[in-house]
Amino acid sequence: MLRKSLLNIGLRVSRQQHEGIHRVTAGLNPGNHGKIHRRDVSSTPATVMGDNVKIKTMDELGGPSFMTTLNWLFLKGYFQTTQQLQIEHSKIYGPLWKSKYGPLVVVNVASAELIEQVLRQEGRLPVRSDMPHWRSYRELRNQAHGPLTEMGANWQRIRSILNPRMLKPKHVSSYANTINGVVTDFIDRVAWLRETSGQGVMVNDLTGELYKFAFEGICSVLFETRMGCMNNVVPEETQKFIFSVGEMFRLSPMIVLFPKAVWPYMPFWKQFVAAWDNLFRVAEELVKQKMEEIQGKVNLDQNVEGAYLTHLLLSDQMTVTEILGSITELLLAGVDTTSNTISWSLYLMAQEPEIQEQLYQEVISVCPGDKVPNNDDIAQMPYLKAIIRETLRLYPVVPGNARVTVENEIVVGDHLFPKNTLFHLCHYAVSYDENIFPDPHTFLPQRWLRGAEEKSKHHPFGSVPFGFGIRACLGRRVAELEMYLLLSRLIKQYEIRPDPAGTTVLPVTRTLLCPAKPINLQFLDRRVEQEQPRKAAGVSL
Ligand code: HEM
Repeated sequence: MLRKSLLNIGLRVSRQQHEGIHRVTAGLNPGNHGKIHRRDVSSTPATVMGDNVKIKTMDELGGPSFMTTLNWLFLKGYFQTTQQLQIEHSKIYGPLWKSKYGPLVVVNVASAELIEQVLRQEGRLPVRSDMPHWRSYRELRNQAHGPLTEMGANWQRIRSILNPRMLKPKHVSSYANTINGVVTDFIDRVAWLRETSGQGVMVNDLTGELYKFAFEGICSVLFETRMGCMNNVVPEETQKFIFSVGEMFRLSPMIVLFPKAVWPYMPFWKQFVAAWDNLFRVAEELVKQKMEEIQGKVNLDQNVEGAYLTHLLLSDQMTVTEILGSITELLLAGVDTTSNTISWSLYLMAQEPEIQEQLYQEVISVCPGDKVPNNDDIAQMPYLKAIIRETLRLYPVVPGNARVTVENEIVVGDHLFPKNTLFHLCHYAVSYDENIFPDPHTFLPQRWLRGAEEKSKHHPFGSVPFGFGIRACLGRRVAELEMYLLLSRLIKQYEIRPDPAGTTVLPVTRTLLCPAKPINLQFLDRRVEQEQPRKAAGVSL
């Protein structure tokens, strides 16, 4: 078995070394930090090091006890900033350490090389984590799993059905017009917010506003229906869904701290179940409406065609319960992710007028006058893409991802891990590794531009915001399209400036990385305010 796992990662091991369990990894030495690139692990034959390096077991791996972890989380106050805890613990324990999180034993991985090793050995049917709390809800209510929570062959089947219309460029580009309609509504809402509650210039709680944009965006793609999320009066169902996504993510890390047997007695669990009930209920209502719409057309002998959900319902590849499980998960994955990322990118650009100006120049050179950017235009905006890339490095919406090695025991660094080890991939810590990203705390979109000297140094696993391999983000292409279209049009119309109150907003982790408090920014209409700077009451420009 050991031999099998070594061969899996392309290692050459002599019989003597194997039998003596003496070996070391193929260029997998954590000391090589920042220098090994993709091909080193996958295709270059291994360098077998001397007998003096001994493979270690998982038991020999160091790390904090559960009590120490609790101390960090609750006495030192890192429960809400576990992204920062990745950095603190990697300083103490190095790039690989073991910790206990309630009943879970977790192996933390905080270097690009070691993350690469884990991901390249994820197997044919990768498992992110078994997500016992998310899965328990589905068992409790007899609901189906979607792509986020399903595992094994059924996960593969679901992905093979959902992938084409979410990831194939030809399908994704067909959503551009729909999404542009949602962007238009958001821009109108910005104008309305400035006038009604922003003293003519401010947009307060931008992230809250962007949740509505993201929900409307993903609904418009999945259901081809507009929800009216950006109307002056936001529909109650929309607000409930958005609130429940936030609640579910907020409560998740608390629940898994406790053994499953006590969940039914915890108030958190009841709130968690209530949040999932809301998510499934709203999704069910939307699926039902679509089914009725299709039935109505069939009754009238009309042609039934449509994009995402219509296709799923008509193609007969999934049961309605399965469709509901998948649609619910797509909706919830599509709200906080894009909205937090757009919020951070605007927050960062507000502080960097030169970067913002460079983006503005790029956008107006590709889309002069009133031209609205479309898919082809976006392809000509490398700086726009670099801004999103750099935003996701500084604020990776999934600050820590996971993998469970369900197929084999694997070697990572100089340790051998048994089957079913849960690895926590500390992407946030690696994003700030100065060996990979010099000047890591600075917002430097140019480091992602082709030909930039900086770029050539990046380890390919230094920043992997959408994950890796066949289990990577299903919504990536749609998310990127939403973010590019919105950001390009916002910057074309508005100059963004910081909150005059000088508020600094830090990130917190509630499963996802979110702003700890509302982001408020000034939106100056370029067509008006740049010619006649206006001084709104109490707001200094
Ligand atoms: C900025 C936007 C987004 C980011 C950074 C992001 C990031 C991620 C990451 C890191 C994963 C885990 C991948 C892995 O384990 O390798 C993931 C999974 C997933 N994402 Fe996204 N995501 C974003 C937007 C979206 C959107 C808009 C949707 C829905 C349309 C979506 C749907 C999903 C789903 C369904 C999965 C689970 C895939 C699976 O397990 O097979 N994501 N995302």
